[in-house]
Amino acid sequence: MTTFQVEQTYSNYINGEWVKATTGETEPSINPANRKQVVGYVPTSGVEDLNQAVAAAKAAAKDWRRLTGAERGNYLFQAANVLERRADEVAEAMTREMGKTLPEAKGETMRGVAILRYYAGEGMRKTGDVIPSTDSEALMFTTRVPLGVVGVIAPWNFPVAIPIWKTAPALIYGNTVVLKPAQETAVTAAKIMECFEEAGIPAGVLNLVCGRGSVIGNALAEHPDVGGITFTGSNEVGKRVGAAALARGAKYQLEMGGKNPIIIAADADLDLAVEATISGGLKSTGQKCTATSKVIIERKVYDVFKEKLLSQIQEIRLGDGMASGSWMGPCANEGQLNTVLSYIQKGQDEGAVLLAGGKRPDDPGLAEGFYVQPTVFEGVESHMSIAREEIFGPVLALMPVDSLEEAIEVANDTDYGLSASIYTQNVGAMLSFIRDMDAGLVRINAETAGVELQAPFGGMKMSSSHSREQGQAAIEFFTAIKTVFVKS
Ligand SMILES: NC(=O)C1=CN([C@@H]2O[C@H](COP(=O)(O)OP(=O)(O)OC[C@H]3O[C@@H](n4cnc5c(N)ncnc54)[C@H](OP(=O)(O)O)[C@@H]3O)[C@@H](O)[C@H]2O)C=CC1
Ligand SMILES: O=C(O)CCC(=O)C(=O)O
Repeated sequence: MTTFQVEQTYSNYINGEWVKATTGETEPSINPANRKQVVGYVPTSGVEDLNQAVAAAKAAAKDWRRLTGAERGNYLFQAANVLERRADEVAEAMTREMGKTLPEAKGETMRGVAILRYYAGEGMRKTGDVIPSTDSEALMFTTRVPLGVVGVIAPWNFPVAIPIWKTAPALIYGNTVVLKPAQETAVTAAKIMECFEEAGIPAGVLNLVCGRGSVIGNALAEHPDVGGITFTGSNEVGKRVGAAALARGAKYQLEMGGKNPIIIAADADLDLAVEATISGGLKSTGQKCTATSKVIIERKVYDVFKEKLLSQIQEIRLGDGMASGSWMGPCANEGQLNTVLSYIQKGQDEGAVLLAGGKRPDDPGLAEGFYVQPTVFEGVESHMSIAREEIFGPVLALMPVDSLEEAIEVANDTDYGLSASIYTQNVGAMLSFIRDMDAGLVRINAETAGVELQAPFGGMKMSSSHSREQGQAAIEFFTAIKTVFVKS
């Protein structure tokens, strides 16, 4: 039984206190399933609030980094336990704020719990290597030190998992954190912060500042006391954040968009391939950077695959993510809905053929939400916008090919390189795909989405700044290596 209450007013969390924004302003966070429902009121902070948070994080950094990894890990274990206990409430906040279905939100929240436990354990693992010196009387080894204050700029599509997979490694490796969540999901972010507060995290170690990205996110990226910035979101903003960090010599890490292909080889199990295409492309209303977007099918099985896909897509039930029968919720906000509709229009204008969906649902019960039908195009060519640009919506582009070689060429014909999948039973085809596909995640007989917290995550080409998040890869961003040479 959840205890989530709508229409509460939330504050920033700075130096261990819940404080109102110095601007005195808040704005409503509305429910994308019904624009008339206010989920909560969240602060619209100014740069002064951000400065206070960075100052608190800077002041807390000295004591925090001096704790042992095991001591820092204990705080993360505690936060995991609290989040687990409050999972229903947090998941409900997420569903009401950004629309994904409650089972998906619950799954994501439990993933947050698992991430916290994983990084809590990292506090006990090695942080360096002994390297033989050319001097026989010396000891040479590496150790790792934190960056200091880390700024986390998070998006709305995974409002629990992404802030936690950035914050937890930042903290375990000895950094203090200022989190700027997407304003769209600031209520969910406040819930996460409540869990850390209940876990007893020391004042200033983790701070939350809500407000516009152009104000708070920008000031965080430019702040001289922030040693590292980790960002997930659009390419446009990511590039700006990276440039701001680079200009002042801070470390940065950017995870941005994707244009993820699935290849259906002629020997694929078509039922499983259809299932993966639907799940990878349409779950969370297609709002994942790993979402399937280009569906590249060997011509021999094109018609059969298409019929199976279309018949299953007709069964998808759109609805409020809080309702038990809903399979797909609304887009997270009106801007996102308009983006998706404009890509659907562009697809038609550029000559693709609409096979399913393509508009808002007719059901009057959904009229106040930002819903769009699951949409399928065929006749899609690589030069078209819907084959090149990230849509971040439930839109699939079917592209027939004559061979596996052509399939990989079409799959690679994009500026992005985040995730890619193939359905085949042929080991040779699998190996060619693993070798030739330019993507940070290559998945065989599995959908493009679905990241495992203990494995490195990140993309090639325009999808990321070429660094990796999650798993043990996180240590590379959140620490700096010191090479130590000791001689008596
Ligand atoms: N996981 C991913 O790869 C994601 C990709 N996207 C892509 O981005 C598109 C637009 O989504 P949108 O939410 O606008 O993504 P943004 O890139 O605008 O937002 C991501 C984060 O950056 C913040 N931000 C916005 N402007 C600035 C700035 N000038 N400086 C620093 N931080 C800033 C946002 O704050 P605020 O929300 O308060 O503006 C949010 O916290 C989507 O259609 C999708 O294509 C979006 C989200 C996630
Ligand atoms: O597929 C996933 O589980 C993660 C996707 C993701 O990181 C994103 O959309 O930002």
